[in-house]
Amino acid sequence: MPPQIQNIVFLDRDSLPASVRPPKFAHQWRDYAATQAAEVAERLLGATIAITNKVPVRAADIARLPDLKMIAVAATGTDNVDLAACRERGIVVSNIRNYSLVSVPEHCFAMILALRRNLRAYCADVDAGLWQQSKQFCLFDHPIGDLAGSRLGIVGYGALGHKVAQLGRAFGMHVCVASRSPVAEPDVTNMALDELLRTCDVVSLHLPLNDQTRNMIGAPELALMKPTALLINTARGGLVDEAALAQALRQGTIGGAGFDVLSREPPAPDNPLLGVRQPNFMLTPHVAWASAGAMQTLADMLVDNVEAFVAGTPLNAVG
Ligand SMILES: NC(=O)C1=CN([C@@H]2O[C@H](COP(=O)(O)OP(=O)(O)OC[C@H]3O[C@@H](n4cnc5c(N)ncnc54)[C@H](O)[C@@H]3O)[C@@H](O)[C@H]2O)C=CC1
Ligand SMILES: O=C(O)C(=O)CO
Repeated sequence: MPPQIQNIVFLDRDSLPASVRPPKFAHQWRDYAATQAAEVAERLLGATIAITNKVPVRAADIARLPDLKMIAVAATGTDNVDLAACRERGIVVSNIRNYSLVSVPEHCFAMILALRRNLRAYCADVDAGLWQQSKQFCLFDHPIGDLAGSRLGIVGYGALGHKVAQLGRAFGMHVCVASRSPVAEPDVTNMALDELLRTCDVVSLHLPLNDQTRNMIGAPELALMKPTALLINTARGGLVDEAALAQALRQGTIGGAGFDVLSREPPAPDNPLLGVRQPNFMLTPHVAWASAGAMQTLADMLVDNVEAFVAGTPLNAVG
C-alpha cells in the first residue's frame, strides 16, 4: 500500500519566525500567515494534521473536521485547543516542552529587576531632563530595592518554575513554592497560595490556564499581597483578574507588576491593563518565549512531534 499523504495546515505561520524543516514523510503543506477564529474550520477542511501556535481550535471546528488526526501546538500552553473534544474524537494533541527554559526565566528577571530598581521611572526622569537639574551627582527620587535576602514566591513548580527558582537563588532570594503537591527540595519552602501571597516580595506565576486556574488571582488574592510586592505573569493572562489588578496598581495596594500575557491577545483597546500608565507596571507583548534560540528550538521540536505522530509513536501528547 502506498503511504498515506499527510495534509498539514499551519494556521499562524507568521507567529513563528524560525526555520521549519519539511517533515520526512509524504505530505502536502499549506501555511497561513494568520487565521481568525471564524476561518479555522474552513482552512482545516481535509487536513490530517493542524499546526497552531495561538489560533483557537474549538469543539465546533473539530465537529466539522472528520479527517483531522493531530493538532500540533507550536507552544507549551494548549489552552487554545478544546482538549476534551479532541479526546472524544481520538485526535492527538501535542505541545512543545522545555524550549524556553532560558528565555522565559530571563524575561521574568528582566522585569523583576527593572521594577525593583525602578528603572522605568529613572529612565523617564533622565529623558525629561531632571538629572541635569539635580543639585548633586545623582538624582534619587524613587525607591530602589535589592533582590538578595527577599522572598521569591513561585506558583506552579514545573519546568519554568524550577528555572525561575534557580535564577532567584543565584540572586540570593529565598524560594517559596505553591504547587499541587509538596516539593521535597531542601532550599524550597512549601506554602499554601494564601501564605505565599501574604509573605513573598515577588510572586511569579508559572502554571497553565484551565478551568481550575482561570482568575485564580482576583481582588481577594491581590489584597493579601504586601504593598511592596511585585506580581509577575509570563504564564497566561486569564490567570489574573485584569480589572482587579488595574485597581490594585492605581490604588498602590501592591508594589508593581510585570506582565507578558493578557486574557485576550492581541488585546482589545479597552483592556483595563492597557490604561495603567505607571512606571511600576510593565507590559510586554507575549514575547518572553521569543529569543531567537528558543524559537528555533521550538520549530525543530514541532517537526519532531509531527514526525513522531506519523511514525506511530506520538511525543508530548497532552490531555
Ligand atoms: N509567555 C511565554 O512566552 C510563555 C508562557 N508559557 C506558559 O507557562 C506555563 C508553564 O510552562 P511550563 O513550566 O513549561 O509547564 P509545566 O507543565 O512544566 O509546568 C506547569 C506546572 O503547573 C502546575 N500546576 C497546574 N495546575 C496547578 C495549580 N492549580 N496549582 C499549582 N500548580 C499547578 C503543574 O503541576 C506543573 O508543575 C505554560 O502552561 C504556558 O501557559 C510557556 C512558555 C512561554
Ligand atoms: O509556549 C507558550 O506557551 C507560549 O506562550 C509562547 O507562545
